[in-house]
Amino acid sequence: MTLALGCIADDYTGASDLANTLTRAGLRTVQIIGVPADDLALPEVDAVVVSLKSRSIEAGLAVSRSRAAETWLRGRGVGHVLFKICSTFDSTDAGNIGPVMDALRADCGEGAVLVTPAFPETGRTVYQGNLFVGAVPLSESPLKDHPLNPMHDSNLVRVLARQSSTQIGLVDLATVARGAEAVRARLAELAARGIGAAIIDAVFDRDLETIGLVAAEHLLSVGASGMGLGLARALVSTGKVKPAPSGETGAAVGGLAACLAGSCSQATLQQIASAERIMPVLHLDPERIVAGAAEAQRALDWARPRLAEGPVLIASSATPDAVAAVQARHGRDAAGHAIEQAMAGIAEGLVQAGVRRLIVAGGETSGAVVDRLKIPGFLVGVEIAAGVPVLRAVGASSGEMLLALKSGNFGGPDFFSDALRLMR
Ligand SMILES: Nc1ncnc2c1ncn2[C@@H]1O[C@H](COP(=O)(O)OP(=O)(O)OP(=O)(O)O)[C@@H](O)[C@H]1O
Ligand SMILES: O=C(O)[C@@H](O)C(=O)CO
Repeated sequence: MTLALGCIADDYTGASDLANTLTRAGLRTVQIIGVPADDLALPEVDAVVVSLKSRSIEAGLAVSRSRAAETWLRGRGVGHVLFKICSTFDSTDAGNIGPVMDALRADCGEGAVLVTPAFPETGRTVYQGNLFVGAVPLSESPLKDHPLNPMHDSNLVRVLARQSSTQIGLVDLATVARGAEAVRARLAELAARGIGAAIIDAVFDRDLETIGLVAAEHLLSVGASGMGLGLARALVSTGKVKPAPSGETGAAVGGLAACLAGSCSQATLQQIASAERIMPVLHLDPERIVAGAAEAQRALDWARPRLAEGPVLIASSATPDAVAAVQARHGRDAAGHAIEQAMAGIAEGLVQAGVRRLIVAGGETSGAVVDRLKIPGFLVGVEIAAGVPVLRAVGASSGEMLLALKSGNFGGPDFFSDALRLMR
């Protein structure tokens, strides 16, 4: 089997977002958790998304894990590797987008790498190198208050230049609008000047299709699901992949259902408020989580007797001011890690109590949960909201399970009930 596309995602929700996009574009796709073993038997697929938890870890570790994933993918005959980053370019001046891109570029010998987080379906567009989230520049969007990587600069040429050892260029929208040949020429010109990567503007899906055609001729690209869309459509339109019907529809799983929220995004806070109308919601006390295991135990004691009546939601999510106060007392990373691990412990307890349908909000939170449940991979099912599919766990010790891993900013106000309706 020849894999048409290999992807390395820097978090698990981002990976399922990408796997969803590729599936909808007609690529048979599997999402794998962590760098797979050499002898992993793959089903017949066109694309593999290797999910790492490398967005917020130390840059050197992110580089070594991404390199290991790239080696595995190239060893399976993959020609093009997409490094999947967040559509809001989540990163700090220390990385990890720049360092990982530099390392993968050095490994494959790419000239100039095309980079875009544009994903118009979810309101992420890039113009003159500036990222917009809906109608506002990134630095004015809720991402300015992100608990782990507050985004204060919308100009991605500058943002990436601070993280990368290569110079960063721009391929502007006017060039993209002139078509693939114009993009090829601009990229060749940048590469000839020794520029190792370029932010490329994209506002509409048709821009991503143009970008995908050019990117697919190269060895490496960096982007969010929009780049995946462009690559997938290019692979189909050039006949390299025969499109398959989208969305695995397996048998119903049944079992108890629960939701966990560790994302503090505005979208998730609104979704939790809406869920309060239809299910019991427990708000965790972050101070007590950092203090020890009793808060996670309290959550499980609260949930167990309620589960038979219907789904429950357990949330650590808080407003930016409350998050800032916790971080000031305990440190950003220590607070985040303690809360993620508490959520993972709660997920484990819920599965022991019979939960087989689990919805998790937040990328880091999802990473901690999926690792704790030791789920090796997922088949992609129907789409709940843009960027969020139903996932069927494969090879999990708990047996059949459905999950939804929601990126913090994704989904409409009724996301939790929308998900439960589709997770049978
Ligand atoms: N009340 C809280 N106070 C401080 N930190 C919190 C609180 N609740 C959650 N956190 C931490 O905030 C971080 C949220 O990151 P996470 O990736 O889960 O969500 P997100 O960034 O909104 O989602 P995504 O990465 O998908 O966009 C986690 O490290 C989590 O543990
Ligand atoms: O690209 C996005 O916005 C998401 O897939 C994601 O990575 C958020 O964590």
